[in-house]
Amino acid sequence: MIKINEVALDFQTFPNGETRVDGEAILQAAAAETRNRVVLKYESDGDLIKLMFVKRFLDDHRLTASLLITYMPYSRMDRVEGSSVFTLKYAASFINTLGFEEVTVIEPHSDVTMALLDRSTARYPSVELLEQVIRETNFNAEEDYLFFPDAGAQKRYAKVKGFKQLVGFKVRDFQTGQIQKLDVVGEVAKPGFKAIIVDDLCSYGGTFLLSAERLKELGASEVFLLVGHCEKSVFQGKIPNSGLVDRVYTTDTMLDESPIDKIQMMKLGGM
Ligand SMILES: O=P(O)(O)OC[C@H]1O[C@@H](O)[C@H](O)[C@@H]1O
Repeated sequence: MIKINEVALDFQTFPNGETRVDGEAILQAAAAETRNRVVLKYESDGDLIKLMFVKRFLDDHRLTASLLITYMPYSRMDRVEGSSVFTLKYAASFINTLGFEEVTVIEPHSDVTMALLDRSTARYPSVELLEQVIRETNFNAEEDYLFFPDAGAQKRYAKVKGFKQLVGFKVRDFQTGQIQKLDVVGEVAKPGFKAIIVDDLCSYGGTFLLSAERLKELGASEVFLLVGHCEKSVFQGKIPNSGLVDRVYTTDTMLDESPIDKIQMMKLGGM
């Protein structure tokens, strides 16, 4: 989905699959503001082509724009791994060619995204929302733990201070996506603690179910999940009906709504 100044653009598709772009709708949405804010809420690769059409059209009308990327597509393909191509590099280079005045990325998977995107800054809802989640779960920083499922997550949230922490050591087969093992590194003082798993993205939720299982084996009484992004596939996974994860806190960077109470979708401002 592409938005300009909060207005979601509607695109039609020609019978052969090409996109019909409505220039008047773009100019109408753009006219309301002096500084245009384009939002890319990635749903499929077609959104990248639509983004290009919109930006080039704005350029032709001498209208400038900033870009907010709610989830950076290909951000997990941030290196060459076996035969899997470093596609983030190409996706970022495509966005750079569009020449937005500034680019804001929500919860990038790694620093590689920010290194590749020109004029970019990141925003981390997992960190912004942590205080609220702590209040809602009656989390006690003296006794309870934050859990980062892997070294990438621990690095991403290194600036979160003042909490007892546990870290997972996860081995995943990059080709199949299967998690081969997840061990918890660190000791707990006593059982009966709460744990908040903090990470960037939940897909089918395998990482978090396994994390919750390990944490409950270590004596966790309740396990909560706070993730910046949640793919729609979470509703097809086991999290909704599993007792291992007690509640999920996430945002609308990928979801439009949550049909189940257990997955609490919080709306991010400025989108
Ligand atoms: O286990 P699922 O939900 O499929 O995938 C989510 C995990 O995979 C990683 O890329 C994310 O950072 C997160 O740790």
